[in-house]
Amino acid sequence: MEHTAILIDNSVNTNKLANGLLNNVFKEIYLKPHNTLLFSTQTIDHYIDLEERLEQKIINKSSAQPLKTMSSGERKKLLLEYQLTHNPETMILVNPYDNLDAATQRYLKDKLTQISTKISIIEILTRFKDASTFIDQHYNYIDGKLVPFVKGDQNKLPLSIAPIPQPIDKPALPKELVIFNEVSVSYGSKKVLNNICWEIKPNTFWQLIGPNGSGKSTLLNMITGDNPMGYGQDLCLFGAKKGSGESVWDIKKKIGYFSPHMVDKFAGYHSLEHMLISGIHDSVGLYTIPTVMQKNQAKKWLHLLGMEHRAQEHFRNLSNGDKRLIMTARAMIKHPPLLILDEPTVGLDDSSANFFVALVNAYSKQSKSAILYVNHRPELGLEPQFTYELLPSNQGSHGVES
Ligand SMILES: Nc1ncnc2c1ncn2[C@@H]1O[C@H](COP(=O)(O)OP(=O)(O)OP(=O)(O)O)[C@@H](O)[C@H]1O
Repeated sequence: MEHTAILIDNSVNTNKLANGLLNNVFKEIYLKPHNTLLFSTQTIDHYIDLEERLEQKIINKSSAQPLKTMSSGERKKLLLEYQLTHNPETMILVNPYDNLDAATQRYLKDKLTQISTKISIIEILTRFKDASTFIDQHYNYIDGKLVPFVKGDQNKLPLSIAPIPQPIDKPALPKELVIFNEVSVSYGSKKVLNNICWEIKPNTFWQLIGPNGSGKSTLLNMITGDNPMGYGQDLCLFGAKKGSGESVWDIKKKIGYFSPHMVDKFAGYHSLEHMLISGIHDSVGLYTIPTVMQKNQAKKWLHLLGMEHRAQEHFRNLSNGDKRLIMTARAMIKHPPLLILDEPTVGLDDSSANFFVALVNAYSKQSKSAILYVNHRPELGLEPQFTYELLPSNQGSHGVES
């Protein structure tokens, strides 16, 4: 049984690479397409789509809950269990550990080791440390070809980073940002959050952690206004009680938000300069002519990201990793009272993740924004001041501060 890891950078289209493997375009790897299964978020999205369009439950037949509402870890476990019932000869796994908590990562690692005696495994990975120990051959995928793997220095943070550009307008910071007071949430009989008491004060750097399904997204969505569970609860956002007449727009104006999922939502016909300036206006595109000061501001951020020569390039032409950096800078550009980074390094390769961590650390020191960083993967070198951990139980998760 042969097992292969293919290390890729952010620019690689993983669908294309997986299709190439399934069509046997690489002389280094031969597989039988009919006996091969693809384990990836695209596969999960396909099943979500089938369930929504055709009301067809496939991987979650045993559950009453729609796949779409399940947490990322819950979905991945179901997919793996479903695929293993089909006895594949080969499995291609694309970044299998992304979005998984430590326990589920261990479960998956053990499971892969166990099935590797019977199934040939091909791992497509952006992070070197995710490669399974049983892998026989490592490749890099460069310019459409598989080449022998060269190990770089995966753990090296950039030595220095240019100063964080300060905002054009420096509005007074609200005295209070987010206060949860005895907040509990259930979906039907399922208790998710139990008695959450948590305050995020201005100019603090928090990381929010907790196992898959512990309620991190539920908590975040109550802050961003995307979850109606926030109403009727003792939750104060930016000094106003939730449900006291504030609009979602009022709240969103005070929040900068980045999650890798956002990148796909932007068609990307805007230039990088306009993408960044739109972050000052909280708009998707740019509907007014930017001022000289705003253009200057965008230029400084592009310099920080090493993209100053690309100001007029279209967002859609960037690699995935560069798109994420631009979207992050767009969330940071006006130094909002609260910056939310939701599993921001998912899918980034080692060197981009290192740059990202250095950027967030620098921003936390040079900005008055409070940062809420949600992650499963302890990101080497990240320097949050506080951690809020959700610990699940039958009564829902309670929170512990440290
Ligand atoms: N609309 C819904 N109906 C039923 N259950 C739901 C709904 N939305 C979320 N849940 C459940 O609530 C729990 C918490 O989900 P949530 O997405 O907040 O967890 P999470 O900590 O963000 O998970 P992950 O780290 O895997 O993304 C999960 O068990 C999920 O299945």
